[in-house]
Amino acid sequence: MAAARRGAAPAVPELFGRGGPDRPTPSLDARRPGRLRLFPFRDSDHNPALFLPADVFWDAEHPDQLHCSDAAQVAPLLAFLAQAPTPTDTPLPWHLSPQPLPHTATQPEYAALVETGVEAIRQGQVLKVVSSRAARRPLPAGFDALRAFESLCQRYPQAFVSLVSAPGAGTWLGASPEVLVTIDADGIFRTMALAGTQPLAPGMLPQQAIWRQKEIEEQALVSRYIVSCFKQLRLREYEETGPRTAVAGQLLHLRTDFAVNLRAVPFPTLGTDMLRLLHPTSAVGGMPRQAALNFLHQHEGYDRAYYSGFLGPVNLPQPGVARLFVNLRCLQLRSTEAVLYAGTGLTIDSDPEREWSETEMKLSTIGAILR
Ligand SMILES: C=C(O[C@H]1C=CC=C(C(=O)O)[C@@H]1O)C(=O)O
Repeated sequence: MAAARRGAAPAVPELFGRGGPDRPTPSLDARRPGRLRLFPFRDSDHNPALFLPADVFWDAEHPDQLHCSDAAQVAPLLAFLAQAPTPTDTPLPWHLSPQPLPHTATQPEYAALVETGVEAIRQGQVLKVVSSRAARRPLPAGFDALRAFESLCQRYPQAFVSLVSAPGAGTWLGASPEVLVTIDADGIFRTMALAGTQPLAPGMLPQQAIWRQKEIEEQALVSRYIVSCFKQLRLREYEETGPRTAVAGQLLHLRTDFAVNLRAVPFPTLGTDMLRLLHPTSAVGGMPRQAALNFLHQHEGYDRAYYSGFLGPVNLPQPGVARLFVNLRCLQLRSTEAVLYAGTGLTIDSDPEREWSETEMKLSTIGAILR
């Protein structure tokens, strides 16, 4: 799946709901025009929530159709595309974030963060916390964001591959394995509990994976949080499938899927309600949610920006349809380098060296396109 938006069109902040005097809260509203949503881990002046108008929309499932917010533009655009020269070797320009580069933790610094997290769990401040770090990598000569996007689509056909470039936010490229909230054209709401990681060894079948108690517990906490959200909304009619092993590039995760038929339950705003309860999920923040977020704010030592936020199209290709994914396995493009992001769920049994290796494995999912 792909959500790509490039070019100079300005980002239009559209405040559907408000989290404070001036802060938007995430919301799905079928009456609004089609948008690509880019929501940060923490909404702030540095990393505002963006709603990018879908002024040109193309769906790979209907390759012969092109939608334009201005219908008069469809014919000239199709004519332009028909005559457009084949791609040249000139790299395409992209928007750069005005924010300073984030601090990139060394292995000893990350080990110290993991140890602090484990101690917080031991002391009962949190049950689980997801620590993360950023890493800088040089861009190869002639790097082209659009070609990298295409290469990610081929490499990770199961992932939600995205390329978003917008003034203020910069340019983000990713291949996420994690659904936050989707609602399809048949009114089926879905979300998932994704956690626990191990490498997919050569020749190994995913169904042969054996999971340690640590990963089973880590993922069960995420599942339990989702069930608690349904309970909070007093919704009982959900289907739960799993946990089972899921493949994400060269990695395996444990995944439980949840589905609700919105046409069979009296919960017209379930998508928005769940979005607000879920983000940031316990797969990227921790549990209890607020205590884990406070821990990260105090100890993580860098600004996650749009990493572990969420993104995807809303009300596209039709009103009421939404596909929002957690922004994982992603990088931010700068002029000559990329900033890559990865995190690991900590439990009381976490080992700093293992958690560092896990972030290295996760960084190589997106890092593969820089080689
Ligand atoms: C936080 C990330 O992954 C989450 C999703 C799946 C597995 C995870 C884990 O095993 O820790 C994380 O919770 C990341 O990729 O940066």
